[in-house]
Amino acid sequence: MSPHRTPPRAGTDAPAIEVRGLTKRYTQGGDTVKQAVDGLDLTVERGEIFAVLGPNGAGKTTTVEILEGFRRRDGGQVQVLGEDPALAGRAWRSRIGVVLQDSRDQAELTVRELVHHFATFYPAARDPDEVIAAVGLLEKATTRSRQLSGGQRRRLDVALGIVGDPELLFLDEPTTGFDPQARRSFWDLVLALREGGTTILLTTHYLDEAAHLADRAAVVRDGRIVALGAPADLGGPDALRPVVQWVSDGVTHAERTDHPTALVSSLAARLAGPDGEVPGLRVLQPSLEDVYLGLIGATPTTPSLGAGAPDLPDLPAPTDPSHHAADAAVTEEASR
Ligand SMILES: Nc1ncnc2c1ncn2[C@@H]1O[C@H](COP(=O)(O)OP(=O)(O)OP(=O)(O)O)[C@@H](O)[C@H]1O
Repeated sequence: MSPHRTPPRAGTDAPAIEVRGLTKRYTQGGDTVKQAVDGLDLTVERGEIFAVLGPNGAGKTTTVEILEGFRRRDGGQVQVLGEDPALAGRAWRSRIGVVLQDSRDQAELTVRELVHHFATFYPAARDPDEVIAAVGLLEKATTRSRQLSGGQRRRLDVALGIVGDPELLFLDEPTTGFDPQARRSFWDLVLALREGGTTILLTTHYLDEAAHLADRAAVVRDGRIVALGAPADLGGPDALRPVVQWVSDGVTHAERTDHPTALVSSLAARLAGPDGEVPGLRVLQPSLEDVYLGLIGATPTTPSLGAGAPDLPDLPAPTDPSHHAADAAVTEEASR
């Protein structure tokens, strides 16, 4: 896709999204059944791709739906493109694009009919046929939406999300169910949108997706951000350093080091048995996936490290759950 909008100059614009102390709880019969968002702070700069990572039920979709204006919050401040989504009107809505997790409406309309129809909702829409080409659906332009494959349907969702030429695009788990080739070309599309000046907030379960696309990523767990930064920096500067693990006197030891060869040599000199081996010796290279799994509490922060790994520094603790500014609890469904 050719560049469409002049990318904003860094530092000259207010952030696209600013969230402070966001809270949201789901209630039933007056009782809180789930504190879905629990004091979340977030800033997304204009022109960046920002990824929100986290396990099922972490609060990603709830947060994004609040930012999109589809769901009410209980507490906190939210500004999206300079307005509060809970109060913003049609003009604001025409400046954002939304690709929801799942959409199956208008099944009888063709791709071309749908994209042209959606274009009429916006004051300065893109050329619908250019958009269809950009998402790789030219050959399916006359196919009814219900006859598309899952990946093609997702591309149509993206076409509908971008035809209004949004300043800010929300992509909720956009590549779930894609084959590897479809994912790659979708990534190219997202990067092209960013080149054209669109700010993009995406939620994803895929760390490789965040690593490939995102300028910055936040890991959400239990409704709070537990790590924030460039994808490669998540977990702090030490997280990706190699770990040497060994067993001595029946106790497992582990040490992060920038010089694993030197450490292994010194262990060999001190601890090697008659067979020349250091008991339990392993040199582990944590992957981004390991770091992420550690942050969401799914596995130890270093691969294959069990309870006997006392020497490793902890990863950042979850942020202080100090924000509970909820006023009135509501039970609701997203009002789309
Ligand atoms: N309408 C609702 N009523 C009650 N609880 C809800 C409702 N919607 C979501 N929840 C709960 O709130 C929590 C956060 O859900 P949310 O959908 O925001 O998580 P998520 O991070 O997007 O998860 P996933 O990755 O599975 O999409 C979950 O425990 C979920 O069960």
